Amino acid sequence: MDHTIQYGTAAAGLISILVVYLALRRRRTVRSIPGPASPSWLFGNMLQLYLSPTYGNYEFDWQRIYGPFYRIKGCFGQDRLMISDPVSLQYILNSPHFKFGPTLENAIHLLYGIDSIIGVKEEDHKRIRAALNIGFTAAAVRNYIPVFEKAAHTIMAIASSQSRVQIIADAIGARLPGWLWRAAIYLPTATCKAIRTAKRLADEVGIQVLREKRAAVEQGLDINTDLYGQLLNLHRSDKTKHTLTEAELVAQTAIMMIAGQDTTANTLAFGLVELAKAPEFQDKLRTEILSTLSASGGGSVSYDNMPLLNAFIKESLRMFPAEAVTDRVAVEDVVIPLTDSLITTTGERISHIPVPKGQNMTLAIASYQRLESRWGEDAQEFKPSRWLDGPTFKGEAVGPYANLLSFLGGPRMCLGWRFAIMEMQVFVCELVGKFAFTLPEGDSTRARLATTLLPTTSNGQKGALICAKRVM
Ligand code: HEM
Repeated sequence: MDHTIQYGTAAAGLISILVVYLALRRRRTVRSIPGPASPSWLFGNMLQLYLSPTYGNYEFDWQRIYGPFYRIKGCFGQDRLMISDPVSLQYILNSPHFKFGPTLENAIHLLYGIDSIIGVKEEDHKRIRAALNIGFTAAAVRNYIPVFEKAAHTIMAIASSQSRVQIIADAIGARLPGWLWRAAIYLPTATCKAIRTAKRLADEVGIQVLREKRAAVEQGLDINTDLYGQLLNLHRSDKTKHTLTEAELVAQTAIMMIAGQDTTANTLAFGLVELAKAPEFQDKLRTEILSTLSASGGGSVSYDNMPLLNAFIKESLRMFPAEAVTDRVAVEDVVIPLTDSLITTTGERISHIPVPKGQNMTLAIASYQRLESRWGEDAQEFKPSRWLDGPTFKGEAVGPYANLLSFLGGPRMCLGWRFAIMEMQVFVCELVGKFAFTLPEGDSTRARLATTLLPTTSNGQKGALICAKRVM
């Protein structure tokens, strides 16, 4: 008996030593992954990553030097992994061992609410996503075309910001418990007030829309041609487990209003700037648009069968992904696979990276989309023709659309990606069909990272300056 206890104690001791050893080894491995020097303990490389004069000034160089998997420093000396390796990204996006990083998670809860699709987790996420999907299938999205066509004369942009204070506040906030964050929303500061107002308005809009839909159904009208009509599914007699309660539907209003606005508008703005720089391609695209529109005779337009239009949209999404980076954290010890092995600073060649629970990582979407090993030596150039000249990328496919990660991938990939593509197709046809675009002299648009990738003018204003001359 005594012996059994002694063996048991010795085994437990050995297991504890092994656990501590493995944990230390994981931390040591992360530290031994090569990466750029950190200019400051306080900010690490975060100012270079988030506040460089043009987005990617440092990041794209780091990728060239260290490859698609490297280490940078976050605020307060923290190690962060920067990942643009397609195999690693694919693994992380599809694995249950990762969740949103703390800053992103807190921001999602504040902006969209814990009951929104992006705020809920696991089974609730699956259920709400399956229900909302009704409004985002290829067939459902086709129904919205008339609405997009009516709205196509406006491009909206909403403001967002990134600053030194914001970066430090995020780093401190990431260490605070969630309940404190949720309580912070009631602080009497201008930002908290703006977020509270935005959320209240979104809920009011949601309730109002539902009221209108109900009234429309009572009058026997078809509500199937807009998003809420599709989602509410009121007119269907066969209500299923995929039907959301009205409260759940109202909770999705903020994300539906915000997620698809600046993302799509900014991608389009960047694309139009590139188009203004390429008059020959612009003319060819206009010819394709005008001939397709005239062939449709005012009926439905087959946007998917327009090679130049779709090459232009894919290239805009590749070069200017609205969410250029996103954060994840490992919820347990995990091993991340790589496409190609790397050599650590201690000279070891490794093909898998063991990372400890709690490890923060940045999924570098924009970097992935400029990886030369994936897209070719001209990966840094805006070149729609790459989508027309045979195979565009090398390696395993990722993402739901064109092997791009602009919409991310895995169970949390963008719900509205088809919606966004359709919206862009309709807007580009409307705009390029009617206007010729050139750039004003002396101005150059720069990409800056705010919450999303944002075009800014040469004097730092948000937006892009483009001259438009009516041609039709
Ligand atoms: C060019 C346009 C768009 C881009 C580049 C884009 C990109 C993204 C990305 C990268 C995510 C994942 C966020 C993360 O996990 O870190 C996401 C999620 C999401 N997007 Fe989009 N998006 C676009 C347009 C839209 C539109 C038009 C809608 C809806 C009308 C929409 C609705 C959503 C929703 C609901 C989620 C959360 C999905 C979930 O958590 O299951 N997006 N989007």
